[in-house]
Amino acid sequence: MNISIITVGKLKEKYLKNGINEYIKRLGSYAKVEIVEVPDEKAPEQLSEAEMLQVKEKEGERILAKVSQDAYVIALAIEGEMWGSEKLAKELDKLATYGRSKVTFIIGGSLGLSTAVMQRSDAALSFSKMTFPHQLMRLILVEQVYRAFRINRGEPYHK
Ligand SMILES: C[S@@+](CC[C@H](N)C(=O)[O-])C[C@H]1O[C@@H](n2cnc3c(N)ncnc32)[C@H](O)[C@@H]1O
Repeated sequence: MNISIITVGKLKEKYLKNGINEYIKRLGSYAKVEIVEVPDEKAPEQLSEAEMLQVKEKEGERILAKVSQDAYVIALAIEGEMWGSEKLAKELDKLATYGRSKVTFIIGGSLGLSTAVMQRSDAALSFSKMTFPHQLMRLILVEQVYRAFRINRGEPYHK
């Protein structure tokens, strides 16, 4: 399976980089994983609603330019559907069974994802009602994808 994770902005924190690289290395036995970073738009504190919409739309265009036509797209969104780890594992297994070998996860920028990105997505996945920083979200996501593959292979993984 080819997994792309499209994210907005550059990852700066070294501790997150190290954690993400570790999980990508571990995932190497199960899937090809790439992280695609698109540039973020400047979003100062005092933006109007219209300006915020513009930021999300611009970032959304950059994200959509990186999405393959045949990819199954899972957008990460606080208001999405809450899945357990087993459900994520089952969904990835189902996609592999039906020959959908390209799976793209999308993580939004500081203001979230545009309507166009949500419309292109096949599923919207929430990790809880809490808001996580988008850079930390990358680490949480790669760990859960790794866990999903371990579950699907029936391999031991601490609960
Ligand atoms: C800082 S959050 C954006 C917050 C923004 N106010 C919103 O409502 O989307 C940045 C990105 O991280 C991801 N994210 C943060 N918390 C999440 C959660 N609990 N579940 C799923 N995705 C989350 C989403 O992709 C989001 O667009």
